[in-house]
Amino acid sequence: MGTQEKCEANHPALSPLIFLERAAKSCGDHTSVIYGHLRFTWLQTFSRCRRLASALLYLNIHAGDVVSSVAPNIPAMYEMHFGVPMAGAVLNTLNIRLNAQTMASLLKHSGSKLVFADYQYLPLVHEAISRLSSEVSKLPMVIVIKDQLGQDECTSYAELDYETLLERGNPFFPFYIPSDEWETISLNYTSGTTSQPKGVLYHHRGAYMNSLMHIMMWRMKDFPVFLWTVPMFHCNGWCFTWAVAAQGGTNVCLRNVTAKNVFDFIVRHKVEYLCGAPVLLNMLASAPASEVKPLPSPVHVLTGGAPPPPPILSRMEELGFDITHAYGLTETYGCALYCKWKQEWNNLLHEKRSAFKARQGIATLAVTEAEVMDSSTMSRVPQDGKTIGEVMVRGYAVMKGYLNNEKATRDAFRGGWFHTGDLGVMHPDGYIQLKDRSKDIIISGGENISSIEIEAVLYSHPQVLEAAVVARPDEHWGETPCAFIHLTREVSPESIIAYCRERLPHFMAPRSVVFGELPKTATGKIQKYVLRERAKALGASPRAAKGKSRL
Ligand SMILES: Nc1ncnc2c1ncn2[C@@H]1O[C@H](COP(=O)(O)OP(=O)(O)OP(=O)(O)O)[C@@H](O)[C@H]1O
Repeated sequence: MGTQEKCEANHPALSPLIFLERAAKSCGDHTSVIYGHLRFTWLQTFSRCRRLASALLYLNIHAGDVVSSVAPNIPAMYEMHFGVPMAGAVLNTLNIRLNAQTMASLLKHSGSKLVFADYQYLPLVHEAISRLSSEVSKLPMVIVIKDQLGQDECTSYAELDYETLLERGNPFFPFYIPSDEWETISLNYTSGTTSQPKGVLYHHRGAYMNSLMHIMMWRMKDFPVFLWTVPMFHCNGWCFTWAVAAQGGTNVCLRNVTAKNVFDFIVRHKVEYLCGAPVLLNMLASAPASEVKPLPSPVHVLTGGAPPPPPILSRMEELGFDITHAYGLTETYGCALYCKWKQEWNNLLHEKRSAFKARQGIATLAVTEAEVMDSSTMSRVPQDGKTIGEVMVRGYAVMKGYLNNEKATRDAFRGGWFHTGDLGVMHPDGYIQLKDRSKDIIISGGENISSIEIEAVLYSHPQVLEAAVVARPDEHWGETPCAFIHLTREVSPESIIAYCRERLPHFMAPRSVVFGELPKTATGKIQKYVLRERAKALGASPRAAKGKSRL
């Protein structure tokens, strides 16, 4: 075969930055971004991102520097996904719902040099930076993003603003493309559901692969109209920031995600695609009739981030949404598994279809392997849909590692697999189903009880808006399930328990029920560790009356 060598002609670095230039060339006049009355074309977005990249160099931001943003889904936030890495810098999108203390510690941990702050979140950023002032020698510079719709024109800011910065930039800037696809494109912090958020480093290659994966696995058409309901700050909008550009699509930006806004925008902009955690689905499925609008054409919804209860999937399908379920972590660029739909499931009854759809699925095209393994022996569990093991993946869209945390990185990659910390089973058809996070599984009398299965039953109760089940210490069984429920209308705890006992093996039904609103993380996930503390504070549930069996 002779000797062949990798060269620029046959082996350029994979990077999603090329999607933008391509969109500008192939569909430059097509609408790239919509926000209120604002409209941009792909040519304009390309030139604005080049301006941003060149202006960053002017501000002394260089290759490898971290640039943070604190902003909702607005055009500037979209542009940063290209403009910041086009300067060779690393984009760090921070969750807008963090408190000032956590934000300060993440800014410190990331070594951020500059923060783009949306005007609404500027006070939060100021507070975070003031907390940082005693801890770091050089504080990050702040650039304010004024309301791009011009509603805050009267307010004056001490900081330089985003649009003025762009005006100083060069629209023809010869932007940076990495020579090595392993270079870092972004830094994303995990949601902090189980512990302190960890800083996850993404490479250009993974971002490129996962973007193309979504287009293929979700069968995104050319020029898709995509509504931004998933936060761009979460895993770079699950990589759709880059994927929409690859398809020359239209990004419909939305500052406040409410059911009314989502239905209005779907109708107004003929939205075809949107993503979100089950909490978004729940919001749409339980919206008052006055806010719900009939869908003008099919709307494809990709959901993930937490287990979607089958009853919510059913309700969404009744409204006409076409739901695809995916699973993943910040460490896997968002999605690592897709519940790839099989034609033969179309003919099943609604309930059965939703049960299939609630399974997490098979490896995406950007993940080479996904398995359920015994983490102590690193052997695969039997494909029986029953034996529980840890979900592990390896592939192109797995993080580089955690920032400044070699131990956690080594732990996460031990044995040549990425350990997700989630427990699941492998079904005979090769589909993975999650049972719990390893920290959430309830062990009662030596048996594993999946809180996800109990929650699925609770969500089918007509008066349950949200539910989460955690372990409560038990004098006899060690732990028993305790359900925390947010109701739509008053019902008794006994009737909830009876409802579960009719649908689950007796030992799986909750022994205790607590009503009230559920605590959530900044990404909208239910904070089970808070509920576990509350369940613990209830004290050990007393021994059941003598002679009462669990079965
Ligand atoms: N489709 C899904 N079904 C069930 N659980 C899911 C699904 N998608 C994601 N998850 C859960 O979300 C987790 C990944 O969440 P993310 O990366 O946002 O941070 P986190 O794990 O919640 O936070 P931290 O790692 O800081 O505790 C997965 O490990 C899994 O437990």
